[in-house]
Amino acid sequence: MNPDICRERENATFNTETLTNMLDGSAEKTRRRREIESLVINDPDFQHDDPNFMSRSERYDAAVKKSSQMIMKLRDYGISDPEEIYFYKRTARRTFHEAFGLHYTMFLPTLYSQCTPEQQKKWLPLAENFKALGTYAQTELGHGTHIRKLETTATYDPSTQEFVLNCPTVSSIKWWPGGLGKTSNHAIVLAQLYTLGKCHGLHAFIVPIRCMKTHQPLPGVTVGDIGPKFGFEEVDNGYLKLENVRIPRENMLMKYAQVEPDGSYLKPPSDKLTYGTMVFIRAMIVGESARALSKSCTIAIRYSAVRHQSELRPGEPEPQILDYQAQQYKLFPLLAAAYAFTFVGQYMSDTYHRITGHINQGDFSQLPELHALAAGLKAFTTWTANAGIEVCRMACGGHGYLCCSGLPDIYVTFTPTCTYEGENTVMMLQTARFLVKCYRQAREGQQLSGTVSYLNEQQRLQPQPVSSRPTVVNINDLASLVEAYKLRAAKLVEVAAKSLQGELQRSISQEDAWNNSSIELVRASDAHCHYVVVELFAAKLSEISDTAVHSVLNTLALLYALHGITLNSGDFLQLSQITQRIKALLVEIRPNAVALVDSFDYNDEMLNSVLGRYDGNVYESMFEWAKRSPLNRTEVRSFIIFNIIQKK
Ligand SMILES: CCCCCCCCCCCCCC(=O)SCCNC(=O)CCNC(=O)[C@H](O)C(C)(C)COP(=O)(O)OP(=O)(O)OC[C@H]1O[C@@H](n2cnc3c(N)ncnc32)[C@H](O)[C@@H]1OP(=O)(O)O
Ligand SMILES: Cc1cc2nc3c(=O)[nH]c(=O)nc-3n(C[C@H](O)[C@H](O)[C@H](O)COP(=O)(O)OP(=O)(O)OC[C@H]3O[C@@H](n4cnc5c(N)ncnc54)[C@H](O)[C@@H]3O)c2cc1C
Repeated sequence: MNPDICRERENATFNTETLTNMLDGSAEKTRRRREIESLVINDPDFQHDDPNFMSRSERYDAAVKKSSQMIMKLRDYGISDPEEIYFYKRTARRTFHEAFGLHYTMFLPTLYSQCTPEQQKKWLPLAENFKALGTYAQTELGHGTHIRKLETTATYDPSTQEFVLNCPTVSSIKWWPGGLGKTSNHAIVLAQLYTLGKCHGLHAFIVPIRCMKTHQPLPGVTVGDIGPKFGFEEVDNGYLKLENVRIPRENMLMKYAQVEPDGSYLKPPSDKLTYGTMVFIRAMIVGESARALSKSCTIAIRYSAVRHQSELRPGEPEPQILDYQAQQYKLFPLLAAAYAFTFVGQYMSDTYHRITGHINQGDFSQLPELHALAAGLKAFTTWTANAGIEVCRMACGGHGYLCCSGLPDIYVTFTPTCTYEGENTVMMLQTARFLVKCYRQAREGQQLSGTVSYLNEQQRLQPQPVSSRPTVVNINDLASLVEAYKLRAAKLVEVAAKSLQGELQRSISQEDAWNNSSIELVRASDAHCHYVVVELFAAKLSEISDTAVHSVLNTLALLYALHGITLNSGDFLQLSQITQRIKALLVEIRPNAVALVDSFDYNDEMLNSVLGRYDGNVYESMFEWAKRSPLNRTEVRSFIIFNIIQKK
């Protein structure tokens, strides 16, 4: 074990196992998680070479093989709890997505949430036994964001009681769905529904695309892989062109809207229920932001504890780079954000399941807030985590740029979360739409609830414009900082609403007023999400009984809140005092930095990083890894080429 990293662990002021148990929910949950992870770690079938040594086709083949092995093994172990399946898979997947990913994350959830009981009886056994292997085909070449303008059509033919599906233009070709290129034999296709000559907008249909026996594309189906991407090499994101493909009427997902045999249309209680799967994934992505950022911090902080470089005081040995204030200022606010997002991810998942429970009982009243919260927190946390992974990579110097550091793979796998499942700017504007509506309701004296109730508070406190009030904070008191974030959010929502109002008074259209206020609208959503994150971090602390753990997390929460103020100093005051306080907090966190990342409890296999190894023996393992590179399997390859050129 590297002596530096040993010393770091000896210096910690709290028990990492206590914090790990808290993150898992209990000591028993930690035990069970580790037990499941060890099933993968000790399984020779999963001890394979680094995908970075493979071609794209080899990576895809290996991913399909792994997906298949996981299915069989989970069955053999009798593991069926979704959370336990997730622990098993994320250990086997390491940093990468799996070939069957869309089947699990979108195809199955859509069947669960949008099929009638009769349809579930038919499709769930097929899908749960992987006979029907599916994807979620919504995005087209011409449209990803503006889904009301998607062009694929599903036209009802009452004479045969079938829908006829068509992609009428090049721009209507389905493009991007994961698992579409080679893997899936079915797709949930989002198409404009036409019946009795009328268009009823976007609805979901189960479309067979490949023969379940031969896996060949079915008649009228053109399907394939869209080619190499920035990452996601294991996933066959594909294209799909449908030409007069007929499916039975019963293949329209009819839990909310129906088409009768005669073609008459029965509309849903809300036309946004078709969008439900997207809300689910957005809510789950918040937890993925926490995991990607916490893995990156684990790698960068452990490496910074064993890397010695430069000279801090003349004549003294080279210090650990973790002792540089500049290195701490890069990494510790991200460590704080990783903990903050872990708690927000838990809150988002709980809130999603609570509200969808009400929706399943027919109460749709909280759907707008769920949509706004999932959209905003997905954008807020992925933008922060995305930038943070890059900071962690660069904080590791040249070795961070090596694939064996794990950081490039974490980055290229994580970064599309800022785009898919709702492009982040568009998501922030969706949240702003909800905030402006709530602001107006508060002005009219309506009582708000949930995460926007502060808009009432700010109205009651002082009727004069919120934006005129100074933000004075006690920079050592988290509750005071939460209030500052709340006031800032209220201010920026008011600024955005007033910008809209101003634009409208210039007698331009609602749409132009909206577009001309987009900067303020996005900033208002960002401030709202930032307040929600700080508020949830503070709320979590009140649940922690262990004083040592409470103390170290309180320090992180103060750092997160104060660092956020420096990033948005225009909205707050007292900058110089805050900088000094931040420096003091960095010093406070320093002895616990490694223990704090150890508490995330990532085993080396899942971390997949020679820099972030638990034992800190970086250089030895880097050299071993490099020697395994395919290019090193032969000595004279390039020399032969060089000689040929020389002889010409
Ligand atoms: C375990 C999980 C792991 C996680 C990792 C998985 C990796 C997976 C791998 C990768 C997988 C990637 C897979 C993929 O990428 S799948 C494809 C993902 N695509 C998208 O997300 C498309 C994004 N675009 C949209 O959602 C819509 O076009 C938007 C929303 C932009 C506008 O839409 P539209 O033009 O229709 O609406 P409007 O703006 O006129 O507003 C009208 C009203 O509608 C309300 N509204 C709007 N939307 C919703 C909603 N959803 N629920 C409830 N309500 C909603 C809205 O609040 C407003 O209400 P009001 O103000 O009028 O009251
Ligand atoms: C790795 C990956 C996996 C994917 N998997 C799937 C899948 O499985 N199934 C599926 O259906 N799709 C999938 N997608 C597609 C993804 O959902 C879309 O790319 C995403 O919805 C963004 O749409 P777009 O690509 O059309 O971008 P656009 O919407 O064209 O965005 C381009 C720019 O336009 C801006 N913009 C657009 N509209 C507005 C507006 N109203 N106001 C302000 N600015 C705006 C955006 O902010 C952005 O800066 C995947 C994408 C990726 C990268």
